[in-house]
Amino acid sequence: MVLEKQFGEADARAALPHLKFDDNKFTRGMCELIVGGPEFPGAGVLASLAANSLAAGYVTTYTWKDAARAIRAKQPSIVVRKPKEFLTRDHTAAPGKPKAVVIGCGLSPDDEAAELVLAALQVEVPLVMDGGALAFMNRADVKEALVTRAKNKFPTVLTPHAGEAARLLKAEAERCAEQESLFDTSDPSWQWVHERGEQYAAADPKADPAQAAALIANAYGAVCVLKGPDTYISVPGFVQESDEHTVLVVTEGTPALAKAGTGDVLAGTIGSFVASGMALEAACSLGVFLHARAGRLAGEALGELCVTAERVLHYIPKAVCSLA
Ligand SMILES: NC(=O)C1=CN([C@@H]2O[C@H](COP(=O)(O)OP(=O)(O)OC[C@H]3O[C@@H](n4cnc5c(N)ncnc54)[C@H](OP(=O)(O)O)[C@@H]3O)[C@@H](O)[C@H]2O)[C@@H](O)CC1
Ligand SMILES: Nc1ncnc2c1ncn2[C@@H]1O[C@H](COP(=O)(O)OP(=O)(O)O)[C@@H](O)[C@H]1O
Repeated sequence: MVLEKQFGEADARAALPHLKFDDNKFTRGMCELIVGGPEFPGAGVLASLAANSLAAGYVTTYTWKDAARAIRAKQPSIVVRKPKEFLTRDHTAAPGKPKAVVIGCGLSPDDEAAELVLAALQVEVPLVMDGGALAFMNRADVKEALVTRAKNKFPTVLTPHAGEAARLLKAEAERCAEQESLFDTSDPSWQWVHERGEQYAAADPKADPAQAAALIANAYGAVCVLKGPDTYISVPGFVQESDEHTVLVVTEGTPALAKAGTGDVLAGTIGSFVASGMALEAACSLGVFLHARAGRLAGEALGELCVTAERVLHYIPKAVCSLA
């Protein structure tokens, strides 16, 4: 049974990290982003600026020409490198110097992105997968890498909207159907895999988002942030109806957020908190809450029809101050 628990203002206030007197940019955490492909540079700019506006002390973006130029012009404090450099650099986190990688905002499903996604999955720091990175989830090598990360306790976050969530569930239902064919129908394993496959095939992210988030989290061994009018955050652990599993829900959102690019701002926001070393569920919930509050504040100030992703970004500091 999936239970829903509200993550509201008091929870966000309690989760908000505070700086230490002797913090430096490295102890605050490094957020590395692989975002902003040639087709969608804007998504990379939005995610990078959001990551640099919050907890992380050091933001490095691996990106292509157009996004690189825009990021350098808008926030020169962000270090910008070429995508290929991600493949050769060391991404290990030293003790007391937390790190996270965000991948996918504005990536197209091509071979170059696939190589970067597979490389990011090998990195032994928390990984946030959004947008274009979620398009690779039906690949066997990507699923295998996710399972290995989960086994080795390297945390992963997936941030699908309802359309992406439906594709993640379908991919898992198809995997179950493949596995099922390896067993005789009289084998108890067949029954177990068959029932799981049916559960994934029947799940509907719009009709029952809490259950969909719980199933995705379990299938991919990752925290699932299922975005929508309300946003649901589930850690892995829910396998069958007899399990009691709690999913957090943030209801602070506003339809003013239904605008291209706001999801990219959210990915950077979450990435910044994850990079600061916060526990994953708290980092995701706090990020979702502040992003929603920023959308709400922007709507109040500017009229909800006029909210853009850029304006959500602009209101993030005010959202943080609203918790003080
Ligand atoms: N300025 C930039 O650079 C921007 C760049 N961006 C970046 O571009 C990349 C591609 O993203 P995108 O926006 O082109 O399409 P994407 O979200 O993959 O949708 C594909 C299909 O999914 C569905 N679907 C979508 N939303 C849904 C929902 N809520 N609920 C249910 N279904 C939903 C819908 O399918 P349908 O329902 O029509 O079958 C839709 O056609 C990605 O990397 C992103 O980061 C964007 O962030 C925008 C700003
Ligand atoms: N009707 C709505 N009410 C509240 N929040 C919404 C609504 N529609 C979208 N959002 C929020 O806006 C963001 C959209 O993200 P996403 O669909 O990934 O857009 P994009 O890929 O264009 O950045 C998510 O955080 C989602 O929760």
